Amino acid sequence: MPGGELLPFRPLDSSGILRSPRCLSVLGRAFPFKLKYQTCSSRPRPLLFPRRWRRELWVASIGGREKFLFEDEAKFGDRISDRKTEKLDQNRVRIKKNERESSVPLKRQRDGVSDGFQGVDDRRKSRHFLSKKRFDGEVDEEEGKDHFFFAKQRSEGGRGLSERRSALKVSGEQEKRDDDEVITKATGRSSAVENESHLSQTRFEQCSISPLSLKGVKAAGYERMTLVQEATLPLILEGKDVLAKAKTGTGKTLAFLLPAIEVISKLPPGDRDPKRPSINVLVVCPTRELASQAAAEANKLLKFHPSIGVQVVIGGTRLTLEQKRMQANPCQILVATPGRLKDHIKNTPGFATRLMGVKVIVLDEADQLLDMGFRKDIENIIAAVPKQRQTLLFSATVPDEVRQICHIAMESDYEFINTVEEGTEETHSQVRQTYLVAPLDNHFQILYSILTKHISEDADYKVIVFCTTAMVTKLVADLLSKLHLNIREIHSRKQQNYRTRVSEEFRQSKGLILVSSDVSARGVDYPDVTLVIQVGLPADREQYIHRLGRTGRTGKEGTGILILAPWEKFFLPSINDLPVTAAPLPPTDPNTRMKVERALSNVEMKNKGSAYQAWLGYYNSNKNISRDKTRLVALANEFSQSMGLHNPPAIPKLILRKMGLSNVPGLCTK
Ligand SMILES: Nc1ncnc2c1ncn2[C@@H]1O[C@H](COP(=O)(O)OP(=O)(O)OP(=O)(O)O)[C@@H](O)[C@H]1O
Repeated sequence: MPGGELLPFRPLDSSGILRSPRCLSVLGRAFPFKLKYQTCSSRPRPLLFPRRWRRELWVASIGGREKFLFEDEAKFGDRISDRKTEKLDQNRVRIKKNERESSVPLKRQRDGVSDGFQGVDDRRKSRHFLSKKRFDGEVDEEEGKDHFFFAKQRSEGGRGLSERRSALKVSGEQEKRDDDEVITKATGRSSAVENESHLSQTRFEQCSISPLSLKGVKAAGYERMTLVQEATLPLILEGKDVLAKAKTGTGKTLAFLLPAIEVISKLPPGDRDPKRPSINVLVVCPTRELASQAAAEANKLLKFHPSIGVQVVIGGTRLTLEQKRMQANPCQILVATPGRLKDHIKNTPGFATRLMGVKVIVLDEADQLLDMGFRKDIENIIAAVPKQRQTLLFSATVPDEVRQICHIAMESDYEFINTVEEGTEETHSQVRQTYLVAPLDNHFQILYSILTKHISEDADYKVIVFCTTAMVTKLVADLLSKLHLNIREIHSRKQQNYRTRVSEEFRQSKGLILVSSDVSARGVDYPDVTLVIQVGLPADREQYIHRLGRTGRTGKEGTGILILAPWEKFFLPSINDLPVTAAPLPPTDPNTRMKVERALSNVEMKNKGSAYQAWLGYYNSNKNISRDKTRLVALANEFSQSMGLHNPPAIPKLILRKMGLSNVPGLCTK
C-alpha cells in the first residue's frame, strides 16, 4: 500500500455523524457518488455515515506527520457500489416489512435508515462463526519448499519463433497439424504467430483425472497441459498447499479449477447433500471481472459433471438476487470477490454453515489479495472456513513480501511452484516492450499518434490503454472518442452492468480500444490483444507486468508501450531486468497537435477538474513524488496545462488539507 499507515478519516466524529454543513458540501463535491448513495444531496444537515463506511475513508500518514486523503480507487469504487446495492436490498426488505407491519408508527418508518444500520451492527456482533484467531504478520521461519519447475520443453520455449517453426517441421508435419488444430479449437485462431513455450508435452489424458473432467477439458479444446498445470496438478491432487507463480496468460485458472473439481468429485457421498450442499471450493478473486471469468471457466470444465454447481458472488449486483440464486441452484464451487463474500457471511442465513464444508480455498492473484488493501478481508474469510483445508495461491508475480506472509493462509510445509526460471524474465519473450519519455504536455498527442499508427497497421487491432486513476481514464476515453477512435471505457466508477457489458464486448471484438483503469490490470483474459499502452506511472513493477500481460497470452505475439514523463523515469530501474527498450518519440505533426488540442477543448470542464484532482491524489500517494509538495503541485499544473487549461482547476480546501497540500503554492482552492 503506497502512502504508509492507515488512519481513520478525520471529519467524521466517533459516532459517524458529520455535523458541519461546510464539511458536508465539501465532501459532497469530493464524493458526489457517496452522498448520492446516501440519498443525501449537499443539503446542510447532519449526515450519518455507518461505521462500516467510516472504515472505507482513509487518511494515510507519511513518516507519522503529513496526512492526506488516500483513495484506492478501484477497491473504493467497488465498495461504494457494493454498499449501494446492499442498501437498495435493505430498503426493499424494509419496505416489504413496513407493508406487512402497517401498524408501525410512521416516525419509526422514516427513521428506518439508522435502524437499518443498527440491524447490520447487531448482525455483525453475532458473528459467532468467526474465530478469534488473529494474524500478527510475523514471518514464519519455516518456509515451504521451492520448486523452480523447468519442464524439459523449456529450453525449446526459449528459442525464436522461426527456429521453433523449423523444429516443428523436423518433428513432422502431422504433429504440427495436430498442434494447429488444438490451438485453433481452443482459441478460434490460427497458430501462425504463436509461441508454445507455455505448453508442456503432457496431455491431459496422461494425468490422473476423472473421465468426466477429462471430457470437459477436451470439450473446452485443451489437449496439452501448460507448464503450470503440469507442475501443480499432482501436488494439489496429493492434498498439498501450493503457492504457484507462472507468467500471465498461461492457464493458471484451469490449474486450480481442475484439481479442485477432482477434490469435489472424490468426496464421499455422505459429504454431499444434494438439497443444501456445502460449499467445497471457494475461489477468491480481487475483481468482479476476474471472478466472473473464473466462474465461466469452471462452468466449461463442469460440462459433464451435472451434480457439481458453480456460482459467482460479486459486488455491484443485488445481494438478495444472489441469495435467491444460491438457494435455487445450490453450488459446491463458489467464486467471489472479498467484499461481497464478507457480506454473505454476515447477512445470508445458513451461508456460514455452508462455508464450513470448504475443502479447498483458492486465492487468485494471491499477492494482490494478501497486500494491505485486501489483507483484513482475507483474514476474515480464512477465519470463516475450516482449518482443515487445502489452500492454493496463484499469481504471475510473487514478491518476497508475499512469500513471507503466505503462512496467513497456508500450512508451513506448502509447496512453492515457480515456472519462471530464475534469471529469466517474468514477461513473455514474444511481447515487444518499449518505453517513451516525453514531457506531459505531449502525452495526449503521442498517445493519439501511437493509436492511429497501430490502427493503420493492423485492421484487427485490439488495444488496452491503461491510465493511472478512474477519473483520468474517463478523461482519456472522452478525449479519444472526440478524436473519433472506436473507444470503450471501463473503471470502478462505472455501474457493474455497464462494466460487464463492455468487458464482454471487448472480449468478442476486434477493431476496438479499451481505455481502462487498473480494474482490467490483472487476470482478465481478453483474447488477441495486440497492444497495451500504459500512460503514466504504474503503481509498481508487479502492476506493470500484469497490465502488460493482457497481451501476448497463450503464446501469441503482442506489444507493450509505457509512456512516462521525464520525472517518472525513476520507475525504469524497477523493470530493468525486463526486455524493455527505449523507443523514439513519434514525429511531431502540427496538424495532429491541433486536432488533439481541439478535441481537448471539447472535453467537459467537470471531467478535467475531476481528472486533475484524481491525478494529484494518485501522485501524492507515491513516495518518490510526494516528498516535495511544491514540485508535486507544479507537476500537477503541467498535467492541467496538458488538458488545455491555463489555470489549474480549484480543489476544496478540506481535500487539500487531507492531502497535506494546504497552502502549497500553485494550487487554486474553493
Ligand atoms: N492447457 C491449455 N491449453 C490451451 N489453452 C489453455 C490451456 N489452459 C488454459 N488455456 C487458455 O489460456 C488462456 C489464459 O488462461 P488464464 O486466464 O487462466 O491465464 P492466467 O495464467 O491465469 O493469466 P493471468 O496471469 O493474466 O491471470 C485462457 O484463454 C485459457 O482458455
